[in-house]
Amino acid sequence: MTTTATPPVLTAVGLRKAYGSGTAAVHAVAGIDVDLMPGEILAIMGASGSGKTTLLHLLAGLIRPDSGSIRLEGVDVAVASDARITALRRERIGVVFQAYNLMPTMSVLDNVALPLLLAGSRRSQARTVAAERLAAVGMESFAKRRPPLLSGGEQQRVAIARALVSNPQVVLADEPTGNLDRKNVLAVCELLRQVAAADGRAVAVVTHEPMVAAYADRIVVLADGRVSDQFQRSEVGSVEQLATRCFHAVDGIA
Ligand SMILES: Nc1ncnc2c1ncn2[C@@H]1O[C@H](COP(=O)(O)OP(=O)(O)OP(=O)(O)O)[C@@H](O)[C@H]1O
Repeated sequence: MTTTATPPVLTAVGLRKAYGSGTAAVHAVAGIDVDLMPGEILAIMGASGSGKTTLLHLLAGLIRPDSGSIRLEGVDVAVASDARITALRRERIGVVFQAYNLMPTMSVLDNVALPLLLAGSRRSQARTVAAERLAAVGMESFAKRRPPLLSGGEQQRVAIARALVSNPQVVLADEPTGNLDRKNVLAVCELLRQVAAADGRAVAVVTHEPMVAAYADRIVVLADGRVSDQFQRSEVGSVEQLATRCFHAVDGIA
């Protein structure tokens, strides 16, 4: 009898990225293997400067690694052409930034539709899909407003709708709850959980907050550009125990 293990959506092996060169080089990511499984939320934790954002940007194809591979749907993002990466980022990868990165002069609806318009969709079609995604994050009644008139939590929900507009297989979020109060943190976490559950999407979220990591299925802890610990959420009980384990992993390396 053969067993067919579910393949990861994304597999990164031997990732390295340094900023600068020679003795001044900062080895932000210094040899990391990580994969993202369908339907899973992976939390990336670690002290400030441990390489979390650099890792996320590598996975998103926003920066290139010095070495290593990142395979997504048969494409090695590490060495693919700029045009191929741009197409992958438009169609298969959704990125959510801490600062939302919404266009202040465009309506909420057009912000969400923008990736589809850039990919060549007709305006009416892009707006129809954008309206569906806004409804999925509970923001349909805000469609005509401009982003500066929304609260931080509302803007982040719009940013998540935009990241989902092209139905990506991978959603990568960098501190998506960084500017939010507790109520909105929980709302964004619930939303990320729905995102992962729908269509077997893989979600990776960089966070400092144990409360956010508690929503993940798996936690990877970075220290000095390497994985210092990784474990399933089910291995720890409370949020406090999770925080203790993450901080011990960091202390163990230091
Ligand atoms: N563009 C850059 N040029 C030079 N050094 C950089 C650059 N970006 C990041 N670094 C350095 O690389 C290391 C890792 O940075 P990174 O932002 O990935 O860490 P982080 O874990 O996300 O930190 P934080 O939690 O504070 O956001 C840090 O020492 C940082 O100073």
